[in-house]
Amino acid sequence: MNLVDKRGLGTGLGIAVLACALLPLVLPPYWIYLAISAVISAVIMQSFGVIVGRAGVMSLCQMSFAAIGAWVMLRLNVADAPGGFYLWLLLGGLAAVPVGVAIGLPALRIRGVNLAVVTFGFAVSTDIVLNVNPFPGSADLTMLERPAPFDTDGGYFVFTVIVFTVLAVVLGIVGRTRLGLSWYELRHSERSAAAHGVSVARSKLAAFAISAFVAGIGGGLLVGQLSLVVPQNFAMGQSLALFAVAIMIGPHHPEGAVLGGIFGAVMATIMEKISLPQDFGGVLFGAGALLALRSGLSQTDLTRMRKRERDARKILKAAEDAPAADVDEPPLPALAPRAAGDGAPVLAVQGLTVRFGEVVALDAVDLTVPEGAVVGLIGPNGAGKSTFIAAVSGFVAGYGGTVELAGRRLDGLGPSRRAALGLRRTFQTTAIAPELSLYDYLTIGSGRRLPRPEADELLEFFGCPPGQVPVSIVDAGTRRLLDVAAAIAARPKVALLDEPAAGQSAAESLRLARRLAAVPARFGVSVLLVEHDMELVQATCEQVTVLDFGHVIASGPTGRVLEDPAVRAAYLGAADVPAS
Ligand SMILES: Nc1ncnc2c1ncn2[C@@H]1O[C@H](COP(=O)(O)OP(=O)(O)OP(=O)(O)O)[C@@H](O)[C@H]1O
Repeated sequence: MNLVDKRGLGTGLGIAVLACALLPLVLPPYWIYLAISAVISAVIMQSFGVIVGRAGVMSLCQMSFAAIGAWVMLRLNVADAPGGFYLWLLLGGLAAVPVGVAIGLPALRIRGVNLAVVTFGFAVSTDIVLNVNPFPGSADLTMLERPAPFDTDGGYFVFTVIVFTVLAVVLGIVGRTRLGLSWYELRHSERSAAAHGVSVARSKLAAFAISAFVAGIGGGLLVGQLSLVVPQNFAMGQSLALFAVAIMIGPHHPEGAVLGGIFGAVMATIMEKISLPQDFGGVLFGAGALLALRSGLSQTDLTRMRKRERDARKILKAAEDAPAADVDEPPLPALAPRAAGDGAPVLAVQGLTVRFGEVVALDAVDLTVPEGAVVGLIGPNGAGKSTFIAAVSGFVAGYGGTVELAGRRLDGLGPSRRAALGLRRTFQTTAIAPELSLYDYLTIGSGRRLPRPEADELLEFFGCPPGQVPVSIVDAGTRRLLDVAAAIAARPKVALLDEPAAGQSAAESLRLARRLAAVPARFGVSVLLVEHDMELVQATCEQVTVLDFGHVIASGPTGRVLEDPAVRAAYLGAADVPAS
């Protein structure tokens, strides 16, 4: 499992070693002090990187977590607790974790601006508490002493760089795990994350916990720099300014955290040197944050994505230029209808009823998917097909009827639990994080890092570009296919596919039909296919159910159902249904 970008890691470590060796020697003392501030800001930026940059959660209270780290460090210093500086630093970070989780709990129900208000409220409360209760040691000026060999300013700079680097490596590794990749997915679409079996609650709380820990470490480092801190060091205005920098720059990448740290720490000095008002820096950050919010991507995301896109275009060009290999097109299987009892039902839905206020979207719908089959669900717009998929996959709370997967009742379970039990779905509109590569997306979808040959085979099977290609340069039709590949990659018992052929040309649709028909035999996955493309349905599904206004109006072998005059005339429009 390759969890680390080795070239990036080598460059980063090289720069860190060079900075540690040279800067303390060449910089005057004031600039060393500023350099320490910049690295500590960069550490705090890393905490923004986890919660804001990766998980996309509007947290405005990271400096409050830093204050907790600082408070614990000073309290242990005053108590002359055993363990010393390094252990106290770690304990300060750990002390911020439960608070981070507590602040994260509302994030399970609210998001966006409302969540920003909650976190801002916490930042304000922390401000008030700190102003009333000074930091331990302030009254009698009990200073914290730095440990040797990091007791000089130059030495302490080296120590902060080491801490930053260790955090960058660990966060980089976490970022490549399924948890880290799931944060990207949360940022773009919580429902997609849930459909991939990601526990949205656990993933968000983990992001809050880790970001609080990192911020707590940042607060502890600040105590080491200043020996004693005051509430103004953690004022809520600081959280706001750093939040704006984080949105603008993207501190979830190490270079973004470093840049953000430098901006955060030395902007005031730079403004003073070029004779501009101090607030001008804040205005610049705010404007940059607004631009980044509009595009949805930070500066480092954009820079990295452009590079990946350039590399990907070269790969695509090379693939185009290569002599066409013989494509192993599976023939369309003859779709003989199964005899009753052939293929035990793997998905059994009975009496499914969904109401949206006065609208009865589904009324006592029965549908069965036999093991090893591709079953169609068709009907005109608004018939209830997507609602059926949503209810079966756990996205509709409070439906009537029962849903059973391989004999197990799923009613009452949430979408991620159903996904984990082997029921995957795709969406009509995909919301895949554009900064991910196709390989990354398969990792999220399958819940494991697929061996390269397996991932390559899946992508090729569904007609997707090579796995290194970023999602950002993939068109909408191909994103749907990628979504299907990710669902199948998990090897679920049943995949519910919502209009996978939308956006495909007629030839691509036919190719997809061959692929889908081969899915049960090749991957051991039974399929329920919602489609408007009747040729695809005819070519793929042995059984089909027709819905209209939430009612089943026909069900049975595809050929027979599509020939049903009532189905042709009333619901499909005779012109849409090719004569068989
Ligand atoms: N969240 C919702 N709130 C209220 N009504 C809804 C909601 N979702 C769906 N509906 C209604 O339920 C009915 C079924 O909609 P659904 O999207 O399931 O149809 P569909 O067959 O998937 O249509 P299409 O082929 O256009 O995707 C429609 O009348 C729709 O307006």
